[in-house]
Amino acid sequence: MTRLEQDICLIGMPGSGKSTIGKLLGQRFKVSFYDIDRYIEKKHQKKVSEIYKESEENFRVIEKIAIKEIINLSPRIISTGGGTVKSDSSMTLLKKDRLILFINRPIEEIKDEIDINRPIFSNDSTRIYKLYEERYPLYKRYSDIEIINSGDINLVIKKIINKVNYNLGV
Ligand SMILES: Nc1ncnc2c1ncn2[C@@H]1O[C@H](COP(=O)(O)OP(=O)(O)OP(=O)(O)O)[C@@H](O)[C@H]1O
Ligand SMILES: O=C(O)C1=C[C@@H](O)[C@@H](O)[C@H](O)C1
Ligand SMILES: [Mg+2]
Repeated sequence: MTRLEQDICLIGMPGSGKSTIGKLLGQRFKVSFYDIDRYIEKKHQKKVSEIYKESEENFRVIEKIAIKEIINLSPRIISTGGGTVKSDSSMTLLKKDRLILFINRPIEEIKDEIDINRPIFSNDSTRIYKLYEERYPLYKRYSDIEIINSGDINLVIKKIINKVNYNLGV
């Protein structure tokens, strides 16, 4: 695949590699890439963790508005926040005309790197297992393809391209 045949949206747990992979895919195909969390931070001049800490409900509203705005910019690749799948209406917007990739990174690997002081983990390193259990069905429900993100990131990118091609019958 020398060009990206289908627009892509990445979903998955916090720290699973959505932003890293989105950026690399954008560079590989020379296409536009938007990260929803970064877009929100730029727009509101505030860390998403701060907005989230004030009120998750309000954060999901802000997130949905950001998704609408990002979609209007027609990016080819979008990476979501870890909890975007909690909003069915946000996912409906993202699923339209986009292939949804579930970036599934082993929790042990996420745990080794992630900042557990994030409000979502409430300073509890075991909370991530519970979160994975709660969200796994949502990641499965909304995704078209699941990608295991473990090991060399360049090989993971190759795996993604092969799977996307296969899915499209290219
Ligand atoms: N296959 C991999 N090998 C090594 N490090 C990886 C791999 N995938 C992701 N990482 C690292 O894991 C960390 C989290 O990745 P990233 O920020 O892309 O995740 P995310 O899903 O966007 O998380 P967030 O919830 O913060 O938005 C980064 O430091 C990234 O370099
Ligand atoms: O998992 C979550 O619910 C979140 C993950 C982050 O990417 C941010 O979108 C925000 O902090 C919420
Ligand atoms: Mg990210």
